[in-house]
Amino acid sequence: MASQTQSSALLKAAILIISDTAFKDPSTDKAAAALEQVFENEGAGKWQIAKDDRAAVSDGIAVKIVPDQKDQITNAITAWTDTDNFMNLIVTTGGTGFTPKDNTPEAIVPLLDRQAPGLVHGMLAASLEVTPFAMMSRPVAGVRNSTIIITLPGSPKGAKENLQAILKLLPHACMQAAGENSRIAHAGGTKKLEQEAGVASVPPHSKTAHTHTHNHDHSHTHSHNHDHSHDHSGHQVPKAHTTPSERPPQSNDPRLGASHRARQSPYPMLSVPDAVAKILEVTPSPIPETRPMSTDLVGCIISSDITAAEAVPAYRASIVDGYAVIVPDDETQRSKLKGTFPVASVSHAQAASMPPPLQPNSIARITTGAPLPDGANAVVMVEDTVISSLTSTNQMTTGAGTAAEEKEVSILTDALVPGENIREPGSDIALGTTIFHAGTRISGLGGEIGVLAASGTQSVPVFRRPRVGVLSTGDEVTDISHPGPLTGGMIRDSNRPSLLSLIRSWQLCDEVVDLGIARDTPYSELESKLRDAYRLHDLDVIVTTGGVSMGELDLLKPTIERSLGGTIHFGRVNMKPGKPTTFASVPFKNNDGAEGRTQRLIFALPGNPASALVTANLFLLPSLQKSAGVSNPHGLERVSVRLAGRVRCDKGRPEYHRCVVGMDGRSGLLVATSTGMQRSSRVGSVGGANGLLCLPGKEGWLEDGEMCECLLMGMVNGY
Ligand SMILES: Nc1nc2c(c(=O)[nH]1)N[C@H]1C(S)=C(S)[C@@H](COP(=O)(O)OP(=O)(O)OC[C@H]3O[C@@H](n4cnc5c(N)ncnc54)[C@H](O)[C@@H]3O)O[C@H]1N2
Ligand code: MOO
Ligand SMILES: [Mg+2]
Repeated sequence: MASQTQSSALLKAAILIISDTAFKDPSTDKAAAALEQVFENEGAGKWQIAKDDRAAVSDGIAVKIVPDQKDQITNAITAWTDTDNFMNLIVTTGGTGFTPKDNTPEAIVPLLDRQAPGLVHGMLAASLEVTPFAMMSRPVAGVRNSTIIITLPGSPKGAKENLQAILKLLPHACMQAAGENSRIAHAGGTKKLEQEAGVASVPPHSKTAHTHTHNHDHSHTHSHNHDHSHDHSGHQVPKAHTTPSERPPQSNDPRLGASHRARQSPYPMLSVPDAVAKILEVTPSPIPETRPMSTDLVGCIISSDITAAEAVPAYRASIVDGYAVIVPDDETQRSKLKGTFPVASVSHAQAASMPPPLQPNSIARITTGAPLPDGANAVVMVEDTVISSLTSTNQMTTGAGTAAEEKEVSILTDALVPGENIREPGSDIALGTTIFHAGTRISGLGGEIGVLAASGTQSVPVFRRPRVGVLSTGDEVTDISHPGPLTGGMIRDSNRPSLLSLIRSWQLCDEVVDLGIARDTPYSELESKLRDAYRLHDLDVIVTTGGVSMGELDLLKPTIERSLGGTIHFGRVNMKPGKPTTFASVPFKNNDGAEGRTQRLIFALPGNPASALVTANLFLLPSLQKSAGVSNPHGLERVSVRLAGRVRCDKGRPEYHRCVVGMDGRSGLLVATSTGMQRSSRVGSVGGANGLLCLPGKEGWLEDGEMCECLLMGMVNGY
């Protein structure tokens, strides 16, 4: 559980000086001192100030200088925001102008969870009173995790004036941003500061807080219209597409105690087919795009018919190694082919140019695939010839010594017809013919890539593949790289590597991103990890494991509903394993730059390893198939298998029983063997499994030798 470890009821501020000059020579910086003075004189009693140790992060105002470089700005900011010991406020100076190296806003904006245009407006309005040059600054402001970030201009005077303009409101804003994590808010320090700012205390993150903030803005600084526009375009916070009154969050409010938590899941229990239908309904339709031809296209679905850009072969080509000859058209003259002919030229397959035309009564040596000389109409195989004489002038040196070339060759056969051993242009692939229909999958077996390459296809119409991230959740969940031994309740994070590899094996995604582990901190870490995942990796789908059942640290549902403004489409499925599987969506906003993309999806899978893997196969797969353009997104292949050994059904829920499917050589039937004990937590029940027996939810057994429906997760054993 992250906690703010502040020792006093003062807020912590950091100053980031962004300047190549100051970075080289810190003595040139005057902005830090000017800002410190503002905090000291006008914010006394509210901000921690440490003059002695300017670099101290734990106490007082921390000051850091970085050059005008995005990555360095990002690193400095996140070191202050992505930590339990976070800053309440970060002000930056510099890099907000129009010169090419001014890139502070560009570095900061992607880091912000929520923008604060009101603060920007306040600063600009105040500066414009002083100088029209205020228009030359491009400030941004907002919240990352629990920290307010504000960009000030580089000039000490400008920076100072801007900070002064908004300083009074910042303590209140900072406390709202710190929310649950702020020790101050709990300690009652809130009241005093809020009274000074003229507002009343409200719980953070709640809908009431939201409304309240707006009331406050109305009465103090902003016009109604201005506020209104914030609601629709300024905020980057995704909102539910149902209004709270239409559909209030069903999930628990994690800030409330056990007595406020539901003791029965409020989510209706869907059947597996109904859950899949809902997923396919919400999953966005595939988006066609054109991509350069490359092996990166493996797994893509072709979005419109493709015709051959070039004929294959492009020229008349020999099918064998031998000699290009002129076979008389007149059958009665064919015997003339048997005889001795001068070798006029050589045509190699490697040749980039055409060989010279073949004159009557001569032959030309030719290799497999090489262009046929004009005039020739067949190729005789080298096996059907002997050398009659060698040339003395055409000698070449080989590693084995001096070898002579043939001057004359005798053809031993006359059983040859015009066109023999020749491939006509376009006889493999004719120019302009349809080589692939829309809906064809470019497999990793190489065939489709081969045809596209051979026919000179430069760009390929395919469906855009979704970008997916995988996030584990849970305080106990420990990365596989932890050297061990494990202590306390630690558990190895097996779900993340297992899901990453499963999803990659489907080849339905352009990117499968490892999002790491989010701790069970109410809202903030899970929320910020999810937001970062969307923003930094431009994801369409996030897959999480853990935290979806009834425990007090099962935070996925409340975070999705209450913090991300998402819609939970279902929160329970009648199946074993996988009952608490949760499926939600968060709409894309206009300013997300996601042309044609409508919904971001969240598959919140149960934490038990068998549950996670089974539900990914049952629910995530059809969704990814639909987004990637598979015309019939039906999930795993369904086959009929014979049971080798009896299996017990679950009397309550239909079960997806992990099994190994092989081929019985004698009967040709598929045969399934159970992987043993099926407890959802037993990772061994998925080891080696390539099938899921679909067992009905009923008392009793399916007997040895009975036929049963089975979903194939991979290839049948034996391959
Ligand atoms: N009162 C109830 N309790 C539970 C119910 C219920 O209906 N009422 N449902 C049970 C079922 S069914 C399942 S499945 C689990 C689902 O649990 P959660 O999704 O909430 O997952 P956690 O509580 O976070 O963890 C469960 C289990 O899985 C382990 N885990 C979590 N993440 C990983 C990982 N990345 N790698 C490996 N193992 C992981 C975790 O340590 C726990 O042991 O809830 C039942 N409870
Ligand atoms: O439904 Mo849970 O996945 O059985 O253990
Ligand atoms: Mg749980």
